Amino acid sequence: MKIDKPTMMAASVGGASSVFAHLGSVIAGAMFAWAILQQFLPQDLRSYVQKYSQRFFRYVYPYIQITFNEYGRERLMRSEAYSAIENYLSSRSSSQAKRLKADLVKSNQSLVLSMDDHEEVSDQYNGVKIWWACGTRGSKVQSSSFHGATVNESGFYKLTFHKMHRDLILEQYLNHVLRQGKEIRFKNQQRKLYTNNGWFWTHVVFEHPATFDTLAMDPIEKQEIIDDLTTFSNNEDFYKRIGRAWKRGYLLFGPPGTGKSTMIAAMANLLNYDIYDLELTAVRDNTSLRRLLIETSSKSIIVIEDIDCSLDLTGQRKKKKKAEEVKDGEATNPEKRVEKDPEGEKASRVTLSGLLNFIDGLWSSCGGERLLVFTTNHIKKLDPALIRKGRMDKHVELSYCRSEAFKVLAKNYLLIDAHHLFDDIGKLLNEVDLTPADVAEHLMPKNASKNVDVCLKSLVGALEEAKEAKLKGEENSEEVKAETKDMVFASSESAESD
Ligand SMILES: Nc1ncnc2c1ncn2[C@@H]1O[C@H](COP(=O)(O)OP(=O)(O)OP(=O)(O)O)[C@@H](O)[C@H]1O
Ligand SMILES: [Mg+2]
Repeated sequence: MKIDKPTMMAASVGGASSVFAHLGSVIAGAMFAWAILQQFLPQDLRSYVQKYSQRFFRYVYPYIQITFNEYGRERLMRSEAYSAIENYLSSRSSSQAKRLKADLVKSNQSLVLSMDDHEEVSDQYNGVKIWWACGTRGSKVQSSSFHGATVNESGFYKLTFHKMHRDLILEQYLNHVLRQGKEIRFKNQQRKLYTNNGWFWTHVVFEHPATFDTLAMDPIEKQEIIDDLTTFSNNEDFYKRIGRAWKRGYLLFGPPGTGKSTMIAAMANLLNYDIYDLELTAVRDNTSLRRLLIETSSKSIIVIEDIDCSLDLTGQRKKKKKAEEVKDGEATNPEKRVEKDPEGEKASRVTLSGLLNFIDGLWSSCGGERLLVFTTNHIKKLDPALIRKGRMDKHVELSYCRSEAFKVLAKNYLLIDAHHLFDDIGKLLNEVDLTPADVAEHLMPKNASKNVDVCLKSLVGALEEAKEAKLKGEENSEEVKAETKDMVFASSESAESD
């Protein structure tokens, strides 16, 4: 009989009485000795003895063991449970095990450690102690081929716990391990940025460095968004309970260069989500749109940038005539037709109703844990149905750079928290509208030298210029107003005299 090392750990079962613990260690010791003794028995006798001794120990041994194999019988795919356990144990392995295995993840950028064969680590769950051991079956078969050795090994993890905790382990702990393991694996994976080429997705590795720390905006509003996002991603049960699909819509609006796209990257980096950047004009019709939706994975952000330009979604309901001219087998309401692209045949026949269905139709609930983000420079151009709460739950305005946002940029770009020019810059920023993109441009290193004074003075100069232009503009418009007033007054006077 083969006895694994972890059975020796039975001596200190968490929550078990000391009598149990002592008994456990005695039995474990006896099993170990018995296993060695069996090696000296003849083969026939050994298997006979093994069978009955196993039955005997099963009655007296107070621990339960569960084995998780790396591969199933067909050895086709690596078991998901095995990978999840490997990830779950990685942090415990690096702190407890003496022999470790290392593997590269995230496109060879970071190292993940797992315990080596015959190592063992312990874990605690609700005050109960659990042991994990690791091993391999099979062997490396040496071959003379070009590929060297053929690996015929399969790993396994063995979980040991006291039988008095059976329900807790089987009903809660294992789910906890699998969920956490998948979460860790997800974090270790490289993020992907997808784009649609017609009706299918292609992707590249997503490596945008933006985070909420580097995003310049009002700190209170920023924190509110971070809280909203983390609450969303941690509340699967809440969405289930209230009967809502686990998704949330964000509408980011504001002038160009205020950080809408940057915020999407920060969202993806905060939540470790993939991004699906949907080019709506490349989608042929509503059916293709639905297909694209089905093919997105959970834990992702589906983005439609510049939604007001993607399709003519404004006033579609009024454009009856145009709508009737175009045939669309999909649209139930022809009044909701949208623009044809100039190439005629390749026209996008996605309708507003198709898009509304995409956002919150029955198909939109498949997969779960998805954010839908629209960006626009012109919120007023959008159909109210498209952005009503429930579809776009949170409307976030990204606006011009004010003093608080400037401090974030100064910290990121120049690594400074204070400077004697900060007050002047703060005042000027509150008087004129400069986008964070414009401000950031002045803070870029000049001539390869990162001179703080040079950068800030150049910003002050730009702000003063903008202020002057603004004042001039106001003066001009006052003059125009006065002239118009005079003209109106003169014409009313002449009308009276007539
Ligand atoms: N709020 C911000 N915080 C930090 N950097 C910003 C911010 N806004 C803009 N930037 C900088 O300006 C550049 C342009 O920003 P971004 O592309 O996010 O603007 P946008 O709002 O998406 O513009 P558009 O409406 O034209 O798409 C970015 O590279 C970023 O570095
Ligand atoms: Mg943008």
